[in-house]
Formats: sequence, C-alpha cells, structure tokens
Amino acid sequence: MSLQGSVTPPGDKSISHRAGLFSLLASGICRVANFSPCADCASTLAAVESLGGKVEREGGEVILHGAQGKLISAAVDCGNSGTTMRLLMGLLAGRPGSYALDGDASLRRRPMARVADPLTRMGAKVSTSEGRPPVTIEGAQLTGQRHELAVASAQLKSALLLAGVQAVGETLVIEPHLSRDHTERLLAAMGADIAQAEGGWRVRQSDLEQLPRLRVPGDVSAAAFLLVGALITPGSRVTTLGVGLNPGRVGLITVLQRMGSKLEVSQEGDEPEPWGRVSAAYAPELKATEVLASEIPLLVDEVPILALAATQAQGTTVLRSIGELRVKESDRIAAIVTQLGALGARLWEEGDDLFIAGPTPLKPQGSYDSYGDHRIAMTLAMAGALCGQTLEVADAACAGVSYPDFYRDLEALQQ
Ligand SMILES: O=C(O)C1=C[C@@H](OP(=O)(O)O)[C@@H](O)[C@H](O)C1
Ligand SMILES: C=C(OP(=O)(O)O)C(=O)O
Repeated sequence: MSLQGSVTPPGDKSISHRAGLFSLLASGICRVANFSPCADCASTLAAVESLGGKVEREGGEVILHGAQGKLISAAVDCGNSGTTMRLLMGLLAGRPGSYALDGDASLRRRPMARVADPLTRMGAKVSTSEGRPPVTIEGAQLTGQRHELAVASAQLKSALLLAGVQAVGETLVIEPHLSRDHTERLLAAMGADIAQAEGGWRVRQSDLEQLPRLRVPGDVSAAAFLLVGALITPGSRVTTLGVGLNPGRVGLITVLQRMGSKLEVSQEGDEPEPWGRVSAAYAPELKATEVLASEIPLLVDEVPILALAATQAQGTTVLRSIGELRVKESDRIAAIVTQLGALGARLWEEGDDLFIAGPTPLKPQGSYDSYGDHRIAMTLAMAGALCGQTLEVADAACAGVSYPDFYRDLEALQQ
C-alpha cells in the first residue's frame, strides 16, 4: 500500500505553547489562528487559565487575554508536557506568589534541575523532588546572570529568557549548539529588549505586548512522520501543506536530502516564521549518513522517525550524541532499539551514539509498545504502513499528545 495525497498537519506545538504562556506576562489581546489542538497545548491553556489568564475559543481561533503578570497562586497540572513545565518555571520564578507544578508519570521522571539550578542563581526560590517534578516556586525578584548551558535545549534556554525578561540587569544565555528560536522571535515581536550576543542571546527587563493576531504555521515535527513514510514506502508521494520551516526545526529535511531523498521544499510565507510546503516521493536509493551532535537539536523530536528511515538506507547511519533522547517522554533510544529491533531492524547503541545498519526488510510479528510516547507510537505506525499492515501497538492513542488526527490523516493517504 502506497501513501498518496496532501495533508495539512496541526498547528505547531512549540509555537502554540509559547503564544499561550507568554500571554501571562503581556498586555493586550491576541487572536491565535491554527493553535495546536494537541493534548500538550491543552495542558498549556489549562495552566494559563489556572494561573489567572483568560482564554476564549471562537470560530476555531484561540483568544488570549494578556494577564500582564498579575497571576494567582495555583497548583498547575502540566500533564505530559515538558515544554509547559520548563517554560512555566522560568516565567513564574519572577512573579509574586506560590506555585506548584506537577504532571503525569512520564513528566515526573524528567529532569528539572537543569532549569531550577540556573534560576536559583538568578535569585529564584525553586524546589524539586531530587531534581524532578513536582516543582514548587516562590516568586522572587530576579537578577540577570550569564548562563552557559551544558545541554542544547530550547526549553531550558526559553525558561532562562523568560526569567531574564523579568530580571534586574542583563541575562545572557549561550548554548553549546543552536536550538529552535521560537521564544526569541516571539519575545522580540512582543517588544522585548532581546538581541544576539556572544553567540547566544541577551535579554533585559521588558514590558511585553501581545501581537493582535498570530497565525501558527503547521507542525513540521508532525509532518515528519508522513514525509518519511512516503520516502520509504514504494510508489508514494505526499505533500504536507503550510508547515513551519524555522531553520531550528528542519534538520530532518537537511539530513534526508543528504541521504539522497526526493524531498522538495518551497517556502510560501515568513509570518510569523518561515513556512511553506514540503513534498516527499519514494526514494529507493537512500544512503546512510552521519548525523553530527550539532545537528541533533535541529531534529531532536524526529530522531525516532529518522531511525526508521535509516533502516531502509544503504549502509550504516550514525546519530551522534543523542543522550537527550533518554529523558524525553520515554527513553527514546531504548524504545527505538527494542521496537525497531523487534521488527527486524539492525541497530545498536554505543554510549550516546545510535547506529542503524540498512537496508533491512521489516517483518511484523506479535505486538509492539509505544511506552506511552507519542513519537514512538507514530514511528511504529509508519513502520506498519511500510509493511502494509496496522501494527498492534500498546497505547497507540498517545499520538494525540502532539498530533490528534494522526491516524485519520495516515489512513486518508493510504491507497
Ligand atoms: O522548546 C520546545 O518547544 C521544545 C524543545 C525540545 O526539547 P528540549 O529543548 O528540551 O530538547 C523538544 O524536544 C520539545 O518537543 C519541544
Ligand atoms: C519532547 C517532547 O515534548 P515535551 O518535552 O514538551 O514533553 C516532544 O514533543 O517530543
């Protein structure tokens, strides 16, 4: 069965989170079109409301009423969403009040000390449970600091910039490798005093004003599953429409092009960020590649689906320094190795590097596990599509964490 046709993926999850959360600090009213319908962004909107922000929904748009930093002390459930929790930590650290942040069993396993420690240096009063959620915050007056991050993480960088925009003095954030810059772009558009400096970003205390309108581009990380499906499934051609093309998010496209795939990208607009269409056609002669540590943040959520593509490429693909994947919704390295391995793929880990030898025909037998991780569930669904069958996957419905209509869109493409 091939994949044929076009798909409009949901609004970008990262940008939707930021639009929702930043309204807590800003004045004005923002009408957001194409806000992501995913469960993670629903957690963000619920968090905004529990902290005193006003959110309305009208004709498919989300209307955010700026709370101007006047928040209410609250216990906030961040669900499965690391972005919600980490960005809120930075945002709430500078607000007067007491806040408690918690989440589901997966989020409770994820590291938060990487955010709590630098915030503490800025004067924040943050406590964690041995570096993990639940997190409590007593708002305090923050002081700007210079931060050189040990990990390239847009969530950590964003938390510190959100603290910095409320802090006395200058805050500088320098990453080991560049990561997505949605926070920097949106803060600048909302009037923040933010600029590039010393290879990172510096920010000063600023009043923020919401954009009156914001149209969220489609989520390229959601599109990625269907595009890779088309590349590896004979006879396929899929176009994804209206997807975000932020340079910090298109690492998968660059790597797949290097592997010899037929991927076409055409930019059609640049508001609020570059966006356009991406088409993929079956590529029978994919070649293995080496993906460098500096490229990983640009495709961090696409590693599972890139690993599936690599099982169909000639030679051994190496993904360097992907240790961050161990602390996502599941240990994604373990999940990829066991689940793709159970399908017959030849892949192994060496330290924080992942090796995938191809091409290997995949042969479904028995049942598979998503570990409750949406990116693993969707990767397994695309492996099934390649094999022309629907795999039995435990908790396949967790795809809704980022892409609620994923199975409907996949089915519509299957010919
Ligand atoms: O900033 C963001 O919106 C995100 C950043 C990434 O996490 P890290 O920055 O922690 O790697 C990514 O995995 C996550 O899905 C969304
Ligand atoms: C890691 C992810 O999200 P978060 O960190 O926000 O839970 C993801 O969407 O793959």
